[in-house]
Amino acid sequence: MSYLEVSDLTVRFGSRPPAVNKISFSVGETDRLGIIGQSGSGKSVTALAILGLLPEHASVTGSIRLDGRELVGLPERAMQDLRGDEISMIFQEPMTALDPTMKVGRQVGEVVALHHGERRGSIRDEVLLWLGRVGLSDPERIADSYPHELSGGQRQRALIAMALANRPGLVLCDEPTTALDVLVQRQILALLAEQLADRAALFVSHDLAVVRQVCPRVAVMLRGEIVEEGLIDDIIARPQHPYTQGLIASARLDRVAPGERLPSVADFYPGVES
Ligand SMILES: Nc1ncnc2c1ncn2[C@@H]1O[C@H](COP(=O)(O)OP(=O)(O)OP(=O)(O)O)[C@@H](O)[C@H]1O
Repeated sequence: MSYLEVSDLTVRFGSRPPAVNKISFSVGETDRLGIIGQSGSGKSVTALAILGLLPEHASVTGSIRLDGRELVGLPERAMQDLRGDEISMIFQEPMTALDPTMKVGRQVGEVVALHHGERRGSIRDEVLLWLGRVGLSDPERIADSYPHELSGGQRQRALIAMALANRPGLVLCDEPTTALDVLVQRQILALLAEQLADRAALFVSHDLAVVRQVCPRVAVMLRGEIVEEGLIDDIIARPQHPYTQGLIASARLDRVAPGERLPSVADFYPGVES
């Protein structure tokens, strides 16, 4: 059985067509699945459903199993525990995910403290260890800085340290490099590929070249449905669905560097809104 099993997941907001429509996928314990699709295709709603963070007026049906445990219908209290423990999230804009009034070391320390238990060594030592592990070369200085005193790339690294420090089984990444310049994006993607290798991860993006840097597999979403799923290199070589064919033709992945914006597919498929 996979670590994360999503079956027939459907999310509706009122009487509108489903934002997510009967999607199924699974992610193994050390597997990384990308979810790609244009704006509004349902990627973030899928991630929020797994985190149990959809607004109350959303109706969720189907099943989300994490390590065998059903999450759909789980009380908020139990979801809160899971979010601190089993699942963590890396967001697009670290400035909004970090508390601007608290030094970075203290923020990472709060996560470490939750799981420190009887481990040897001080929380501060473990914070510095994590900051070093995510490639921050002067962990002492970073720990004693406020978020606004760091660069965008340093902030995203600190956020990745926070997301990993509670040793979650599943990490959800929602466009984690979109706010960064291309060179820093590449460094952060290399870091994610390395740090996520020993756990389950779901990586949401509209950029196939970005997903390819981190994930061996990808699911392609269009209007709330998964239209194609498989090994990313196979899909690039032999896309089956017209939407994926358009995406790859327009991206020319052999020539586009990770992080470069892809042209709109609406030019190729006028029926598809962008
Ligand atoms: N809180 C909400 N209330 C009502 N509709 C919502 C809500 N959140 C999302 N939706 C709708 O669900 C659909 C899917 O949105 P979602 O945010 O998952 O798209 P996305 O693929 O992540 O897009 P983007 O790449 O722009 O983030 C959209 O039509 C959106 O308007």
